[in-house]
Amino acid sequence: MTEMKHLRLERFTAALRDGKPDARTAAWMQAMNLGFHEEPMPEAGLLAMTGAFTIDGRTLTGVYDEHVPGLSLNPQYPVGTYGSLVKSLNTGGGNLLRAHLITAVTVRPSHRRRGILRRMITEDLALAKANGLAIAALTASEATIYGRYGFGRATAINRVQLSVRDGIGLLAPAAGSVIAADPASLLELGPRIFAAQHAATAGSIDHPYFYTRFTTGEWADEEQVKPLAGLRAAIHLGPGGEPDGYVTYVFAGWDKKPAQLKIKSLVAANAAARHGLWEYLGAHDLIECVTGPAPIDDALPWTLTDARAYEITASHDHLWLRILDVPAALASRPYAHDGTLVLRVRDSLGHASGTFGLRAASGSATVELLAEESDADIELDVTALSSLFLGGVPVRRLAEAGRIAGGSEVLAGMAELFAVDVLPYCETGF
Ligand SMILES: CC(=O)SCCNC(=O)CCNC(=O)[C@H](O)C(C)(C)COP(=O)(O)OP(=O)(O)OC[C@H]1O[C@@H](n2cnc3c(N)ncnc32)[C@H](O)[C@@H]1OP(=O)(O)O
Repeated sequence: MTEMKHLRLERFTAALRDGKPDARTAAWMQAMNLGFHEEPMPEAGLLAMTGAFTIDGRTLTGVYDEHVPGLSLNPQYPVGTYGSLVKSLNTGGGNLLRAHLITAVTVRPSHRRRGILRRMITEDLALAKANGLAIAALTASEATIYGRYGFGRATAINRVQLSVRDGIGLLAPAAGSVIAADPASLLELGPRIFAAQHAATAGSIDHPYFYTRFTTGEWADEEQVKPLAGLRAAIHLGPGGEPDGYVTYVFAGWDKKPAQLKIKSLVAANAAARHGLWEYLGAHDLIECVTGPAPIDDALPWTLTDARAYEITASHDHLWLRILDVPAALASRPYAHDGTLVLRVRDSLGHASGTFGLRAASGSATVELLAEESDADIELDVTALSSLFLGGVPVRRLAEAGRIAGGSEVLAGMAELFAVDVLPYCETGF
């Protein structure tokens, strides 16, 4: 517990008392929902969410103001909320790194811009580093908040609309078949298929528990722990009949023009399963388009007979990363080329500061902290290194943006070292 001016910070885990969420847990959840402009949560929802938080091993941080006037909203509600949990990040080549996920960050409007977020996040990042986590991750509500704490944009995501008036034509017909399914049948199957996608996708973050219920339609989303009416599902079967992909989706309603299906979740262990599921969605009569999330580096438009049927309607940053331990993080990803590099990293919070020698050979790297006065090939801030980490942005782009300093030959060598085949993609929101 930490004392701020009239403010008390508590860090705890969700707990039950007499079969119900205890008062502190329930108040924290209601405050978080308020912060995200959601409706108050009924008791059943609070209970379900407490279970999910316990399964995930979430740490909850609440900031409390005991001096709020009597008329104020329930004084037991924290004025600041913050959650964290540990899940794996695929750093490429199937390598998994434990990542410190940050979520549920809210500060009550009456208390904003007094340093409550700063206090919660700087303490939390220091604890994560002390607990041996090499990287922190979040998805941001606004792009202007987290750079100051060392986070850099690491993956982006598109929202696409596929015109399907005449179905979808594929240049390379997808192997396998698709069956309509009850979303409830995905309770155990869904996580198994997701595990295969997670293992195969650089940039993927393992699903927090709520996805299990989100996939079956029992929970509309993370904050709305109530059933989602009208959810449909389909499962892709590979050539041998094994399930290797699923999609959940809703019909947007007859009032919505053009008539459309909205993908809630599309998870596939391989490209054939993914394309087969899109093809299935496009085979619904009376439907004019299908909308959903898609990777930036998507193979789907390259297999469409009509590539213009695929329209990107929005594109934005998704996963933000923050390296806490440079040697451990950089050694966790694969390297397609051999080479050496000495990097000087600046970090206003100190966690990643230093001069580091990286030696990549035969696909992996060893990284060591060097003496401070060692000559460095390049200099950059931890935000830039965190953006480069998965290969989501080319070295050259960040150099052009004035975010990396180094000679052109060294930068070209660094670009080779950090290059990736396919841009990283994270479909998990948290
Ligand atoms: C991972 C997630 O959960 S993302 C969700 C984030 N939450 C939301 O968007 C909910 C609505 N917003 C909020 O609740 C609050 O505005 C928060 C949590 C974003 C910020 O909380 P505050 O306690 O006001 O932030 P705090 O006072 O600690 O500000 C710290 C710094 O961030 C800056 N900052 C805070 N919020 C913003 C913002 N939305 N945009 C730009 N800068 C911001 C402050 O100006 C300050 O800058 P400085 O240190 O350079 O002076």
